[in-house]
Amino acid sequence: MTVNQAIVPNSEESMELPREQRSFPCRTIRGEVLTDRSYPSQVVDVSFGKGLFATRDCPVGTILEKFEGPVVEYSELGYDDTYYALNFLYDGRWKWLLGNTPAIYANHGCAPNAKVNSAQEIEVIRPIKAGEEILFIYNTGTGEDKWDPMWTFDCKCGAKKCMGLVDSYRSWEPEYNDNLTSKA
Ligand SMILES: C[S@@+](CC[C@H](N)C(=O)[O-])C[C@H]1O[C@@H](n2cnc3c(N)ncnc32)[C@H](O)[C@@H]1O
Repeated sequence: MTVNQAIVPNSEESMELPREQRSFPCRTIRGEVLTDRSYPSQVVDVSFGKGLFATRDCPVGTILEKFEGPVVEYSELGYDDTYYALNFLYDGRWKWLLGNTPAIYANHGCAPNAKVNSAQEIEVIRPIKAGEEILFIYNTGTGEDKWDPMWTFDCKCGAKKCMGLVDSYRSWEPEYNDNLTSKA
């Protein structure tokens, strides 16, 4: 998962390999996700796995969850890790956070109601009602950012102008702000 941020892997070549050919040890920590949280959100099953949902009405600026866990280099990621890892700038260098909190279950939406801020928190960007799914956009970035093919998926967010296949970084479009999803 990526968040408005570029990827600077240690080994660009490794990104071209199909996932089954990657030799990195898998360090995924799924299954050990912390549940003792005080954030106004909860994990709920959706049609494509799990998602994160608001437990109360939340005004703009509310912190809904936070990515926490070991911070590693790209070269230390197993293929399974990449699915859930968050890349972010850490002391001026690109690092990967192997989340062990419910934040990892937040799905992508083409009409996001949240973003990941510089503290790796999921923050509300438009008012959210209790029971609404929390969605942030995975793939805003510049043409210089490198998209890992392992992140590609067919979006099922239900937005009026859903981008469909999420397979590359795209620049932020103003329509994302008023492109409300059918989920509520
Ligand atoms: C970090 S996981 C999010 C949690 C995931 N739903 C789960 O159950 O583990 C990211 C993956 O979730 C799926 N996903 C996230 N947003 C999606 C969307 N809008 N439509 C379809 N699949 C989505 C994709 O497979 C994506 O690679």
